[in-house]
Amino acid sequence: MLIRAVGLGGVSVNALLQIDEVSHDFGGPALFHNFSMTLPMGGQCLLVGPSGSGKSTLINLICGFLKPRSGEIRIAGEAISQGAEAARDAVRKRHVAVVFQSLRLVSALSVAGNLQLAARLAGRAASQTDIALLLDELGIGEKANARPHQLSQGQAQRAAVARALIARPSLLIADEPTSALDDANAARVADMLLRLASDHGTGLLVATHDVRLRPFFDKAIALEGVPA
Ligand SMILES: Nc1ncnc2c1ncn2[C@@H]1O[C@H](COP(=O)(O)OP(=O)(O)OP(=O)(O)O)[C@@H](O)[C@H]1O
Repeated sequence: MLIRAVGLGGVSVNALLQIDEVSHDFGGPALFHNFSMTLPMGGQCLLVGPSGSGKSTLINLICGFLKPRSGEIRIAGEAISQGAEAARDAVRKRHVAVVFQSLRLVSALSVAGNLQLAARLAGRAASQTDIALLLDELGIGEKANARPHQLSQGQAQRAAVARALIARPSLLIADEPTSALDDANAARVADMLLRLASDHGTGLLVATHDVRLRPFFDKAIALEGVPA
């Protein structure tokens, strides 16, 4: 079926992420003022800016953890910037998975257990075979029964990416995935995220201060933050 790329009342029908004139502050100067961006289904974008420029705040807005002062954010056509917390949580669970810089793997569970829990929380069925295939795809198949503390940093990061992808999100967000890595490993992680997102038909938003990632992305948005 051909999906029309025609706007209905300002909503782009085939946009994965649509941010329209969002303004936000924390009681001081505006961090975002009429900020807009669009990411098409399967699109990939780098969100780059120095510390304090608002990357985490924008992630929190896109995930519906925060409500903007004004403006609208839609994911796959569903508003996540308005409504009750439960409704915003439901939109996030349907569409978004985040790989946090701190990874946030559950230490009491094995790698496979972390994936199983993530799938269940997102309301998706994931069989042992689904989990094994995904871990193999990320090169950590033999670590399925390991606990997070038994993994190297790189393996733990791949486990966190697998945990995000098992929920089959339409949008994968990675927060500072390369900040502590040398050039070769930063390039490897960027390649991995771009390839996996593309293979899984998942949109990708990488938020970072790491300007080394700029050449890997066709589309980048620079955040400058408020002057100190
Ligand atoms: N809950 C909050 N209350 C008040 N101010 C906040 C809050 N969260 C963030 N800020 C402020 O908003 C600005 C942007 O912070 P944010 O964490 O979004 O930046 P960032 O680009 O992600 O930074 P970093 O790369 O250091 O994580 C900062 O000045 C920060 O102090």
